Formats: sequence, C-alpha cells, structure tokens
Amino acid sequence: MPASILIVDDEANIRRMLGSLLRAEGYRTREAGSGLGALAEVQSEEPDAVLMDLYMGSESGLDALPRLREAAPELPVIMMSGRASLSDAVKATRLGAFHFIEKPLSPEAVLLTLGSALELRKARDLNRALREELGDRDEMVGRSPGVERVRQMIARVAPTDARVLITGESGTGKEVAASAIHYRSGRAGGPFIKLNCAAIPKDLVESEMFGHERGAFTGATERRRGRFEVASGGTLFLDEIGDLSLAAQAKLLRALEQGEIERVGGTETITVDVRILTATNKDLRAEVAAGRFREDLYFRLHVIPLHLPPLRERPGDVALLVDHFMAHNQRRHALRPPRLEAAALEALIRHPWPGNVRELANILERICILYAGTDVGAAEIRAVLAGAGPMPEDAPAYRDDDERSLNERLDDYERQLLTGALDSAEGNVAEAARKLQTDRGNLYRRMRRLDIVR
Ligand SMILES: Nc1ncnc2c1ncn2[C@@H]1O[C@H](COP(=O)(O)OP(=O)(O)OP(=O)(O)O)[C@@H](O)[C@H]1O
Repeated sequence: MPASILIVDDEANIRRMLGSLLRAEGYRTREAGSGLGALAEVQSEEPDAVLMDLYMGSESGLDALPRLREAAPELPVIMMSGRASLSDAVKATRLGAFHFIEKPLSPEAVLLTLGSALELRKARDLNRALREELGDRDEMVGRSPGVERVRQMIARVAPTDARVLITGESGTGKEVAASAIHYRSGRAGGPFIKLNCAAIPKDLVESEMFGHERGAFTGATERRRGRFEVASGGTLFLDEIGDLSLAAQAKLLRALEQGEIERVGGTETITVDVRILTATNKDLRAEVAAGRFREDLYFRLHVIPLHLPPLRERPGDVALLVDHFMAHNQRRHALRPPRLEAAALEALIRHPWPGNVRELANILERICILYAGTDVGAAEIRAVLAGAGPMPEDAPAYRDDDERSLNERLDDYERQLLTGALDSAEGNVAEAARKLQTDRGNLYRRMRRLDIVR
C-alpha cells in the first residue's frame, strides 16, 4: 500500500504542484487548505505523513501543529515556509515538527525529507507493535498479596540501577519479573540480554560473558562480543546464577567491581555500562555456606532480594492466570477456547502445581488444543493433569533383588526419561525441555550430571 501524504497549504497551486510531484513518486495524496481542514482530515483517516505550510493566510501552521500532534502523536509533520525566521524553525521543532524545509521547494529536498519521515514512522509502528507484544510478556498476572508485593517491589526498584537477586522455584516467573524491571527502567530503550548460566558448558562461560578474540581458543574462528558488551546500555539478566562455577564467579566479580571486561584472548579493557539482574531457584545462602558460591559475589548481587512465591501459596491467582493463558492460546493457535465448568476450575485451583506457572501454562495449552470449543469438566482436567504427572504408569517398580542405592536407581530412571524425551524431540534440547515441562537450563544441568551428551 503506497504511503498517504496530507498536503496542507492555503495556496492551491502549491498543493497542486506538490500533489503531482508526490503522486509521480507513487504516493497517495490528500489536500487541505487550512489547519482546521488538516485536523479534520487527520481525524477522519490518519495519513502516514503531513507537509504543512507555516503561514496560511491569517492562520499559523504553528497553531495547527500541536492539535495535529495531539490527534495523532506518531504522525510526522514536515513544516514548509518561504519567510521563516530561525525562531519559527526552532519553535516548530520544539512543537514536535519532524523537519523544516524552505520555500521555494526543491523537489529533491521534499522527497528526501519525506522519505526519512516515513522511515521514522515505520520504526515507530514497529516499536509500538514490539511494545504491545512485550507488554503481554512482562505482565505479572495475579492479584494475590504475594504478587502485589512483587509488583510494588518491581515498581520501586525498576527506575534505579540497583542489582536485584530474584529467587523462587522453577516456573514462578523470575524471567517475567526481570524483564518487567528492565522495561520499566530508564534502560528500557537499551537491550535486555539473558544468559542462562546453567545452559552453557563450563569452559565456554567466560567467552559467553565477556566474548573472545579470534584464535583465543580452538574453535574461536571469529572475534565475538560477549553478553556484557552486547548488553551495554541495557540490562544483563543472569539466570540460574547458582550454577556458575567458582572460576566463572571470580571473573564475574571482577567485572562487577571494575565495570570493565576483557575479551578472552584479548588485551583491550572494555568499559561496560550494564545493569545486572540475577535469578536462581537455589538457596544461595546455603550455597555460600557450603562453599559453592562466593560470599563476596553473593553480597554484590543481593542488593535487593525479590522473592516470587510458588503458585500453590497463591491459589487465588489460578483463575486469573487461566483467563490469561486461555486468551493467549486462543490468539496463538487461532482456536475457539474450551468452556471450563466450575468444577474444572476448582480442580485446577486445588492442584499443587509443582512446576508453578509454567506448568499451568503448559496444561492450559494442552486443554485449549484438545478441547477447543467444547465443555470441559473436572474429569477432563484430571485426565490432562494425570498425563502430565511426573511418574508414568510404567515407572520402574521396586525390586527386592536390586542392590543399587535409591539415588542410583533414580538416576537410572531419570536417564531413561531424559534420553526418551531427547529421542522423541530428535535431539532438540529446547523441544525436549518443553515435553518434560521444564526449562532448558534445568535439562542441560541434569544431562550434564548424568553425562548425557547430545
Ligand atoms: N505472574 C505471571 N503472569 C503471567 N505469566 C507468568 C507469570 N509467571 C510466570 N508466567 C509464565 O510462566 C512461564 C515461566 O515463567 P518464567 O520463565 O519467568 O519462570 P522462571 O521462574 O524464570 O523459571 P525457571 O527458574 O525455570 O527459569 C513463562 O511462560 C511466563 O510467561
């Protein structure tokens, strides 16, 4: 669809001249002879850009400009004038004009300025779409006191640069909270970069965080920027921080203390401006006591603690989350949502949700797909929940003659489960994690512990 341009000038011959120039370039054009006329045009259908004269008889384009901007805040308006003073130009810019061009108009200047105004417009539209999408992602659904506390805390810490250590069981929304903090901070226009410390092999942690120079180690065929550098100006979210090796902890501590990093194999010191948010489902204090986590690093990261309560402690949020995920699945899969009977909702509320909100989201996706457009009662919910249970019916039974310890037997079972899921996902770890209703980090950690290589 060609862009539509509104031409506002009290002189008909200028409107005609601009109109034919723009149409020859493939634009659609509309015209207005006054500021009021322009406002009516914009209100009836918003154009993609406006070209407006500064002096239209007794009327000044400078009066019309704020009204246009109010009616359509993202509409770029280009002002034109033959006898504008510098102060007019400054005033126009201050009132939000996109640009100022002088008459007599040169076709090149008009087309060039219009081209960049339309680019800006496109970028703004894209941004808005992104914001809408993100709004959905970083929205903490829930009205329980626990979630209200989290929300208040987020509002309080977001505008600061304080480091926040987010704790909570798996699937409670730690990443949602981190992204909410970023997008409500002054760094929202900068990048939000996530690094899952459990998902990267030990010997690559340093290069993931700080980057590497070409040839720094076997396989480093290109120079690569690390997450610290990529996140500069924004926020770096270090998930599963409790899984970081002691060696990597030492390097992270140095980076935090000095605000500087060095790429692996490099000599250059790079200053980075990054806000650090961390999350863990481990008890980091216990990790410190056990000597697995550096105390000095713990104190650096733990400036503000933010704890996300497990879903079973806030059953009052289940109904809201059900609504939220039903709407989400309806959009995502373009299907009619099932109708949940009261008993079905009751069953969902009573479930203990060991996998927290992530588990609820997965169960609801399954319900939406399996029962689209039909009635769902407690029996259907029980069936879906049973299918999602941690132990399938053919779990290995207890055998008197098995001499292995409990842990060895459990490891064996876990290995079967993981390799089964990985096989069924054709080796795709993210997909296998989804099938097992866990996150990739957890799956990688378990694979590493059991020496499962994929
Ligand atoms: N309060 C909430 N409102 C809406 N969605 C939520 C909420 N909490 C969690 N979710 C959703 O549940 C899923 C899991 O959340 P998230 O990844 O933030 O959990 P997590 O605590 O970081 O998990 P892990 O420790 O396993 O990484 C995501 O799809 C997220 O969008």
